[in-house]
Amino acid sequence: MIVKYGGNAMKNPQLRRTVARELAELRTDTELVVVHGGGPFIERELDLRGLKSEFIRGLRVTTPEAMQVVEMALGKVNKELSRDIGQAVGLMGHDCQLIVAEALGGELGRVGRVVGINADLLRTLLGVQLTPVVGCVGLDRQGEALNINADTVAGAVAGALGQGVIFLTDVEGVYRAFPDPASLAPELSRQDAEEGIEAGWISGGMVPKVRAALDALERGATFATIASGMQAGVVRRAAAGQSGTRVVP
Ligand SMILES: Nc1ncnc2c1ncn2[C@@H]1O[C@H](COP(=O)(O)OP(=O)(O)O)[C@@H](O)[C@H]1O
Ligand SMILES: CC(=O)N[C@@H](CCC(=O)OP(=O)(O)O)C(=O)O
Repeated sequence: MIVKYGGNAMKNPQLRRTVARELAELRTDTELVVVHGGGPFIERELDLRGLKSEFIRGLRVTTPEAMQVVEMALGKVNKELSRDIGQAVGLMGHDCQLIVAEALGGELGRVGRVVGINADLLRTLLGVQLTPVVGCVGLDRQGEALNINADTVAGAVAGALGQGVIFLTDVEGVYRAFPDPASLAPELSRQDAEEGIEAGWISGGMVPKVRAALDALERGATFATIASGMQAGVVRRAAAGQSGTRVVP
């Protein structure tokens, strides 16, 4: 299965080690690909350089200068996560054309969408019991880096491999009346998702996540679940449909 990890659920170092331990345990009996973001780390490195972040529809406007910072910040997250999971190989779009991307254009600058995933590379690593850990930078046809939302990359990887995907985040799933946890939706259909985005009860970072889940299902993923990365033991429960919000076509 594919596990996407990022955002606020990654900020606390102790929690990060707990999640890494859980992923290390999971990989012993499950073919696992980890896709990660690292928005808070990117933000910090940009801040240190006096570079401001602006978001359009949940995507970070990325100048060529900011792109270099994104690559550096995500590279560090990638290697630390690989180290903590163990028997893992840290990769980004640069490696063996893992993530081929295309610029979205307009004001977003160096922001891309996925046009190809080197699924053979991932299968080869899985075939020798290694866990690919994938950072969300793609390369365009000219070999230049593009910043891609990590949920989008996870959805594309799940589709390319035809496996299930779990998006770990800082909430338990999709709430129908955010932030009331009693309103957690165990299941969310495409129609619900579109209504929620339109009506605004699905907003901010939850929009690309829900869209990535739907996109993954469309591309052939076997399931797509949004669940909490803030509690131990969630990944296996989410995979079994016992935790989080399962997005259905
Ligand atoms: N209906 C909703 N249910 C749950 N969270 C929501 C909802 N609408 C918006 N959100 C927001 O989406 C956030 C998760 O997205 P994001 O911050 O991008 O996560 P990550 O960084 O883990 O990818 C939640 O923390 C919450 O603030
Ligand atoms: C284009 C775009 O917005 N890219 C994201 C990539 C990192 C990411 O998605 O990280 P999280 O999963 O931690 O949010 C960004 O620059 O923040």
